[in-house]
Amino acid sequence: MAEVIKFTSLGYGDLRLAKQYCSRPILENLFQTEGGIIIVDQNGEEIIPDNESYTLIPSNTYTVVSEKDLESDSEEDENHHNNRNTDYLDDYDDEDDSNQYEIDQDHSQHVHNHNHDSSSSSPCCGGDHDHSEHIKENNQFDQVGFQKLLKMREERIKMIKENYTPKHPEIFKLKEEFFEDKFINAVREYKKDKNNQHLLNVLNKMSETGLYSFKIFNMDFCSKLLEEIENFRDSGLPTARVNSMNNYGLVLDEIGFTSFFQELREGYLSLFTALLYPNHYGDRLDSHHAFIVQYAMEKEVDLGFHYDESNVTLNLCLGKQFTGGSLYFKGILNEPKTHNELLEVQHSVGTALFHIGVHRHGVNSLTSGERTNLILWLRYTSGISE
Ligand SMILES: O=C(O)CCC(=O)C(=O)O
Ligand SMILES: [Fe+2]
Repeated sequence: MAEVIKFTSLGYGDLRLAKQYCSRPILENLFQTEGGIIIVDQNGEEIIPDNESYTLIPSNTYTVVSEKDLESDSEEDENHHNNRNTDYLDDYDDEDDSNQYEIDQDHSQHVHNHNHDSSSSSPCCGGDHDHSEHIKENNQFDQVGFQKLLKMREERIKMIKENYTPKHPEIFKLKEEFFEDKFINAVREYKKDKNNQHLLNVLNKMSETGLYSFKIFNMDFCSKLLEEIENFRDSGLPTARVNSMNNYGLVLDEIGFTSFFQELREGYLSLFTALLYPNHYGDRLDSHHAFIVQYAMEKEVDLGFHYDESNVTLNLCLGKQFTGGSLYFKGILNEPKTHNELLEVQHSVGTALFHIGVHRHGVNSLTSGERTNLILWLRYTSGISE
């Protein structure tokens, strides 16, 4: 297994990368640092590369700074102590659409997770919409920052494409044999006679607030996907944070699953979402952000109370074995009369949930084992301008 180094940067998100890839040219490329890169350890000491490669310790976190950022910081400091870079990063965070929105203790308000150190570096979904629509036209710093994040993402994808050897190449293209029989038969019947009842028969309604469970993929597919994720982790190729709250996981769109999820959304999921969530754009979803979240005793054991940056979310438990780690749901964001809801769901392997993005939820502590879930944030973005 690769020895993985964790990098953090001011506003450009975190990155995990195997030691063997930690050379100056690769890091400069992945972080798109203009005018050279500076790596700083936990004590603020600069690490000087020896022959373009750095001596780094896997359990430590290193901060990435660009020469240019430092230069403009000191210029700004001279100019009335106004730190321009940080200002722009604040603005950028507002446009990042890979966020969850954390809800505070009394559950009455939401707070945008706005911490630079933990900001996501995944600018968007890998879906087929125009990413730039999220940018405020008249803010040049947003434009520059967003373009840089997109470039960073492109560089990760390129590096993965060139270096990754999939364990199960056959699962990167969606095939009907991956589905549970009941699911695919219902879809086939629905396509023949357009009778919604076929779709409803697959779903187990869990609340009046739009929570449903159902079986979608068979065990063979779930375990192959899990093995693929582990294989990718072992490769040590770059992984960015999946969103603003989960610390462990990977963006499936970055490792080659974009068309898989696009076909899944367009050909299958949209039939269900149009029926269940017409008031939440379920009938016109046009993009997605597909990622994996992982919990383990020595990593991360829970997830705070939040809502998602999605219209509709699909959450599929892939494994492996665990106790604890149940999901809880507590009402819809802008519907106070639903806030006394408390639904606890013990997710089981192979089961998927559908809920609307604004259905407030969190994950209780894992008590043993490892829990890996596939999360698909489904969105309608066309025609929505900032
Ligand atoms: O781990 C889970 O089941 C939920 C993850 C989640 O809510 C999220 O990533 O937005
Ligand atoms: Fe969530």
